[in-house]
Amino acid sequence: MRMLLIHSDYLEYEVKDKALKSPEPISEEQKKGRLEEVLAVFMSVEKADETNPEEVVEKAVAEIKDVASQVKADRIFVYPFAHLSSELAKPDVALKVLQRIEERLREEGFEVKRAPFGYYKAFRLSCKGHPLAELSRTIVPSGEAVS
Ligand SMILES: Nc1ncnc2c1ncn2[C@@H]1O[C@H](CO)[C@@H](NC(=O)[C@@H](N)CO)[C@H]1O
Repeated sequence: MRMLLIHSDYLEYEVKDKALKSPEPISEEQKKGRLEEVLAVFMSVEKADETNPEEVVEKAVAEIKDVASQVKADRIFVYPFAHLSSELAKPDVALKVLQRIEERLREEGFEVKRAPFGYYKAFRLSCKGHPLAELSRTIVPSGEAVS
């Protein structure tokens, strides 16, 4: 799993076209979204994560919690982003991992939005620009080498 974490004044998206044959079904309301004062987390779920998705979920949640506490963010935007890795997991596994991360972050008390999975989306982001505003993390299941 590759994550790019951007502490932002806001992140907003608008769904444009399908990027998969069968993208995640979404309501009219989910076609646009915006959160202010948010830690935006762009995530590519990777092939190696398929060996132990639940472990990757827990490690990702721990990393996100750690960064959120450092930048004092209590809102998280989970953003499916297939551009951080050349070894992507299958879409059905990736969606389940991202949905579970969303659920676990809510359980941890964060306000969470997740951008729709399987679409091309326009987005606007306002990065705060402080020293911890742009971070990346790589997460691998135990026993896997980081490539
Ligand atoms: N392994 C994976 N990890 C994260 N997201 C993944 C994925 N496999 C598929 N997706 C989703 O399907 C769209 C097309 O790849 C992806 N769309 C995007 O990444 C948009 N930024 C438009 O390019 C994403 O929603």
